[in-house]
Amino acid sequence: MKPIIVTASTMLELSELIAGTSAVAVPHVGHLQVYRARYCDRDLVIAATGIGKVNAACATTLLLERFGAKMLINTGCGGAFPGCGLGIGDLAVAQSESFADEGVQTPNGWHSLELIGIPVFQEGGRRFFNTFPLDPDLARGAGERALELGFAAVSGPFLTVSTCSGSADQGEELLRRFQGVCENMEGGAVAQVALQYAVPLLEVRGISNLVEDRDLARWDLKLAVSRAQSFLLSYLEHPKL
Ligand SMILES: O=C(O)c1cccc(C(=O)CC[C@H]2O[C@@H](n3cnc4c(=O)[nH]cnc43)[C@H](O)[C@@H]2O)c1
Repeated sequence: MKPIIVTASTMLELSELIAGTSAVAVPHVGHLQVYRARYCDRDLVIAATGIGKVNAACATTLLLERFGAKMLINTGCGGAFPGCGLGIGDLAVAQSESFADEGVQTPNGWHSLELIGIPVFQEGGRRFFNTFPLDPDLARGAGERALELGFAAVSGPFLTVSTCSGSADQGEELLRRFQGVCENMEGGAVAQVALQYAVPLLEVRGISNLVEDRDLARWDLKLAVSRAQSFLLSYLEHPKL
Protein backbone atom coordinates (compact mmCIF):
# COMPACT_ATOMS: atom_id res chain seq x y z
CA MET A 1 0.00 0.00 0.00
CA LYS A 2 1.39 3.42 -0.92
CA PRO A 3 2.02 5.80 2.01
CA ILE A 4 0.80 9.29 2.74
CA ILE A 5 3.84 11.57 2.47
CA VAL A 6 3.97 14.58 4.82
CA THR A 7 6.56 17.29 4.15
CA ALA A 8 7.60 20.58 5.71
CA SER A 9 10.65 22.74 5.24
CA THR A 10 12.20 22.20 8.70
CA MET A 11 12.26 19.58 11.48
CA LEU A 12 10.64 22.11 13.85
CA GLU A 13 7.54 21.85 11.68
CA LEU A 14 7.52 18.02 11.92
CA SER A 15 8.88 17.09 15.36
CA GLU A 16 5.49 16.81 17.11
CA LEU A 17 4.16 14.75 14.22
CA ILE A 18 7.16 12.42 14.42
CA ALA A 19 6.75 12.02 18.19
CA GLY A 20 2.97 11.68 18.00
CA THR A 21 3.11 8.91 15.40
CA SER A 22 6.18 7.16 16.93
CA ALA A 23 7.90 7.51 13.57
CA VAL A 24 11.38 6.04 13.08
CA ALA A 25 14.20 7.38 10.93
CA VAL A 26 14.71 5.97 7.44
CA PRO A 27 18.41 6.27 6.51
CA HIS A 28 19.92 6.93 3.08
CA VAL A 29 17.13 8.81 1.31
CA GLY A 30 19.44 11.15 -0.55
CA HIS A 31 20.24 14.18 1.58
CA LEU A 32 16.87 14.18 3.31
CA GLN A 33 15.80 13.58 6.91
CA VAL A 34 13.02 11.00 6.49
CA TYR A 35 10.85 9.15 9.03
CA ARG A 36 8.35 6.31 8.66
CA ALA A 37 5.33 5.45 10.81
CA ARG A 38 2.34 3.15 10.95
CA TYR A 39 -0.41 5.38 12.35
CA CYS A 40 -4.10 4.43 12.64
CA ASP A 41 -3.65 1.64 10.07
CA ARG A 42 -1.96 3.96 7.60
CA ASP A 43 1.62 4.14 6.37
CA LEU A 44 3.18 7.58 6.71
CA VAL A 45 6.45 8.95 5.35
CA ILE A 46 7.44 12.23 7.04
CA ALA A 47 10.29 14.30 5.61
CA ALA A 48 11.95 17.71 5.96
CA THR A 49 12.56 19.22 2.52
CA GLY A 50 14.64 22.26 3.40
CA ILE A 51 13.54 25.85 2.83
CA GLY A 52 12.38 27.23 -0.51
CA LYS A 53 11.11 26.05 -3.86
CA VAL A 54 14.19 24.25 -5.12
CA ASN A 55 14.56 22.18 -1.96
CA ALA A 56 10.84 21.45 -1.90
CA ALA A 57 10.68 20.33 -5.55
CA CYS A 58 13.81 18.17 -5.31
CA ALA A 59 12.70 16.52 -2.08
CA THR A 60 9.13 15.89 -3.25
CA THR A 61 10.40 14.31 -6.47
CA LEU A 62 12.89 12.12 -4.60
CA LEU A 63 10.25 11.00 -2.10
CA LEU A 64 7.69 10.17 -4.80
CA GLU A 65 10.25 8.23 -6.82
CA ARG A 66 11.41 6.30 -3.74
CA PHE A 67 8.14 5.62 -1.91
CA GLY A 68 5.24 6.51 -4.23
CA ALA A 69 2.26 8.08 -2.47
CA LYS A 70 -1.51 7.98 -2.46
CA MET A 71 -1.57 11.50 -1.01
CA LEU A 72 0.85 14.32 -0.25
CA ILE A 73 0.53 16.74 2.66
CA ASN A 74 2.64 19.90 2.79
CA THR A 75 2.64 21.67 6.13
CA GLY A 76 4.57 24.13 8.29
CA CYS A 77 4.10 27.81 8.99
CA GLY A 78 3.11 30.70 6.76
CA GLY A 79 2.29 34.39 6.71
CA ALA A 80 -1.33 35.58 6.54
CA PHE A 81 -2.35 38.47 4.31
CA PRO A 82 -4.06 41.13 6.46
CA GLY A 83 -7.85 41.18 6.22
CA CYS A 84 -8.27 37.56 5.12
CA GLY A 85 -9.60 36.48 8.52
CA LEU A 86 -6.48 34.67 9.69
CA GLY A 87 -4.61 35.48 12.88
CA ILE A 88 -1.46 34.07 14.44
CA GLY A 89 -1.95 30.43 15.43
CA ASP A 90 -4.87 29.90 13.02
CA LEU A 91 -4.83 27.31 10.24
CA ALA A 92 -4.76 28.11 6.52
CA VAL A 93 -5.84 25.48 3.97
CA ALA A 94 -4.71 25.89 0.35
CA GLN A 95 -7.21 25.80 -2.51
CA SER A 96 -4.50 26.71 -5.03
CA GLU A 97 -0.84 27.69 -5.11
CA SER A 98 0.67 30.46 -7.25
CA PHE A 99 4.30 31.32 -7.89
CA ALA A 100 3.85 34.99 -6.99
CA ASP A 101 7.26 36.32 -7.99
CA GLU A 102 8.09 34.31 -11.12
CA GLY A 103 7.63 36.32 -14.28
CA VAL A 104 8.98 39.44 -15.93
CA GLN A 105 9.74 42.82 -14.36
CA THR A 106 9.13 45.49 -17.05
CA PRO A 107 9.16 49.31 -16.92
CA ASN A 108 5.38 48.94 -16.58
CA GLY A 109 5.57 46.60 -13.63
CA TRP A 110 5.56 42.86 -12.98
CA HIS A 111 3.99 40.35 -15.38
CA SER A 112 3.43 36.64 -14.88
CA LEU A 113 5.06 33.85 -16.90
CA GLU A 114 2.18 34.19 -19.38
CA LEU A 115 4.04 37.19 -20.84
CA ILE A 116 6.89 34.87 -21.80
CA GLY A 117 4.37 32.32 -23.04
CA ILE A 118 6.22 29.26 -21.72
CA PRO A 119 4.24 27.31 -19.12
CA VAL A 120 6.11 25.62 -16.26
CA PHE A 121 4.05 22.50 -16.97
CA GLN A 122 1.50 21.41 -19.56
CA GLU A 123 -0.67 18.35 -19.75
CA GLY A 124 -3.68 17.27 -21.78
CA GLY A 125 -4.17 20.70 -23.34
CA ARG A 126 -3.86 22.50 -19.98
CA ARG A 127 -1.02 25.00 -19.57
CA PHE A 128 0.11 25.95 -16.08
CA PHE A 129 2.03 29.23 -15.85
CA ASN A 130 2.05 30.50 -12.26
CA THR A 131 -0.97 28.80 -10.64
CA PHE A 132 -1.71 25.19 -9.71
CA PRO A 133 -5.03 23.90 -8.37
CA LEU A 134 -4.96 21.65 -5.29
CA ASP A 135 -7.33 18.75 -4.76
CA PRO A 136 -10.67 20.47 -3.97
CA ASP A 137 -12.12 17.53 -2.00
CA LEU A 138 -9.05 17.28 0.23
CA ALA A 139 -9.06 21.03 0.85
CA ARG A 140 -12.79 21.09 1.64
CA GLY A 141 -12.54 18.03 3.90
CA ALA A 142 -9.56 19.40 5.82
CA GLY A 143 -11.14 22.84 6.21
CA GLU A 144 -14.34 21.27 7.58
CA ARG A 145 -12.42 18.92 9.88
CA ALA A 146 -10.37 21.83 11.26
CA LEU A 147 -13.52 23.75 12.17
CA GLU A 148 -15.13 20.62 13.70
CA LEU A 149 -12.04 20.15 15.84
CA GLY A 150 -12.27 23.73 17.09
CA PHE A 151 -9.42 25.27 15.11
CA ALA A 152 -9.87 28.68 13.54
CA ALA A 153 -9.29 27.97 9.86
CA VAL A 154 -9.61 29.76 6.52
CA SER A 155 -9.36 28.12 3.09
CA GLY A 156 -8.15 30.07 0.08
CA PRO A 157 -5.39 30.64 -2.45
CA PHE A 158 -1.76 30.46 -1.29
CA LEU A 159 1.17 32.41 -2.75
CA THR A 160 4.69 30.99 -2.91
CA VAL A 161 7.60 33.42 -3.01
CA SER A 162 11.38 33.31 -3.15
CA THR A 163 11.59 36.50 -1.10
CA CYS A 164 9.66 36.47 2.17
CA SER A 165 7.63 39.72 2.18
CA GLY A 166 9.04 41.88 4.93
CA SER A 167 6.91 44.91 4.18
CA ALA A 168 3.20 45.65 3.94
CA ASP A 169 3.85 47.30 0.56
CA GLN A 170 5.30 44.09 -0.84
CA GLY A 171 2.30 42.12 0.46
CA GLU A 172 -0.06 44.56 -1.28
CA GLU A 173 1.96 44.25 -4.50
CA LEU A 174 1.58 40.44 -4.39
CA LEU A 175 -2.18 40.73 -3.85
CA ARG A 176 -2.40 42.94 -6.96
CA ARG A 177 -0.92 39.98 -8.85
CA PHE A 178 -2.92 37.10 -7.31
CA GLN A 179 -5.60 36.63 -4.69
CA GLY A 180 -4.13 35.11 -1.54
CA VAL A 181 -4.67 34.28 2.09
CA CYS A 182 -1.26 32.78 2.96
CA GLU A 183 2.33 33.40 1.84
CA ASN A 184 4.98 30.68 2.03
CA MET A 185 8.15 29.56 0.28
CA GLU A 186 7.57 25.91 -0.72
CA GLY A 187 3.93 25.10 -1.47
CA GLY A 188 3.89 26.07 -5.16
CA ALA A 189 6.84 23.78 -5.87
CA VAL A 190 5.21 20.85 -4.06
CA ALA A 191 1.97 21.56 -5.96
CA GLN A 192 3.78 21.52 -9.31
CA VAL A 193 5.44 18.16 -8.58
CA ALA A 194 2.18 16.72 -7.20
CA LEU A 195 0.45 17.68 -10.44
CA GLN A 196 3.24 16.18 -12.54
CA TYR A 197 2.98 12.87 -10.62
CA ALA A 198 -0.85 13.01 -10.43
CA VAL A 199 -0.79 12.68 -6.63
CA PRO A 200 -3.47 14.63 -4.69
CA LEU A 201 -2.03 17.32 -2.43
CA LEU A 202 -3.33 18.85 0.79
CA GLU A 203 -1.51 21.91 2.17
CA VAL A 204 -2.25 23.10 5.70
CA ARG A 205 -0.12 25.75 7.43
CA GLY A 206 -0.20 27.34 10.84
CA ILE A 207 -0.02 31.13 10.73
CA SER A 208 3.19 32.38 12.32
CA ASN A 209 2.98 36.01 11.23
CA LEU A 210 1.10 38.53 9.17
CA VAL A 211 2.46 39.80 5.87
CA GLU A 212 3.34 43.27 7.17
CA ASP A 213 6.34 45.44 7.96
CA ARG A 214 8.87 42.99 9.37
CA ASP A 215 8.78 42.75 13.20
CA LEU A 216 9.94 39.36 14.46
CA ALA A 217 8.65 40.20 17.96
CA ARG A 218 5.12 39.75 16.55
CA TRP A 219 5.85 36.29 15.05
CA ASP A 220 4.96 33.05 16.85
CA LEU A 221 6.60 30.21 14.94
CA LYS A 222 6.23 27.70 17.79
CA LEU A 223 2.48 28.23 18.18
CA ALA A 224 1.96 28.07 14.42
CA VAL A 225 3.83 24.82 13.84
CA SER A 226 2.35 23.24 16.96
CA ARG A 227 -1.24 24.01 15.87
CA ALA A 228 -0.61 22.66 12.35
CA GLN A 229 0.86 19.41 13.70
CA SER A 230 -1.84 19.01 16.32
CA PHE A 231 -4.45 19.32 13.56
CA LEU A 232 -2.64 16.81 11.33
CA LEU A 233 -2.40 14.23 14.11
CA SER A 234 -6.21 14.33 14.39
CA TYR A 235 -6.80 14.60 10.66
CA LEU A 236 -4.60 11.57 9.90
CA GLU A 237 -6.76 9.38 12.15
CA HIS A 238 -9.42 9.60 9.39
CA PRO A 239 -8.09 11.45 6.35
CA LYS A 240 -10.63 12.18 3.64
CA LEU A 241 -8.95 10.39 0.73
O1 LIG B 1 12.79 37.49 8.53
C1 LIG B 1 13.40 36.73 9.32
O2 LIG B 1 14.44 37.05 9.91
C2 LIG B 1 12.87 35.36 9.54
C3 LIG B 1 13.15 34.69 10.72
C4 LIG B 1 12.62 33.41 10.92
C5 LIG B 1 11.86 32.81 9.92
C6 LIG B 1 11.62 33.53 8.77
C7 LIG B 1 10.85 32.98 7.69
O3 LIG B 1 10.53 33.62 6.72
C8 LIG B 1 10.41 31.58 7.76
C9 LIG B 1 10.35 31.01 6.38
C10 LIG B 1 9.75 29.64 6.44
O4 LIG B 1 8.47 29.71 7.03
C11 LIG B 1 7.48 29.87 6.04
N1 LIG B 1 6.97 31.23 6.23
C12 LIG B 1 6.45 31.67 7.39
N2 LIG B 1 6.01 32.90 7.26
C13 LIG B 1 6.23 33.28 5.99
C14 LIG B 1 5.97 34.49 5.29
O5 LIG B 1 5.40 35.47 5.80
N3 LIG B 1 6.35 34.54 3.99
C15 LIG B 1 6.95 33.48 3.40
N4 LIG B 1 7.21 32.32 4.04
C16 LIG B 1 6.85 32.22 5.33
C17 LIG B 1 8.16 29.58 4.71
O6 LIG B 1 7.44 28.61 4.01
C18 LIG B 1 9.55 29.09 5.08
O7 LIG B 1 9.60 27.68 5.15
C19 LIG B 1 12.12 34.80 8.56
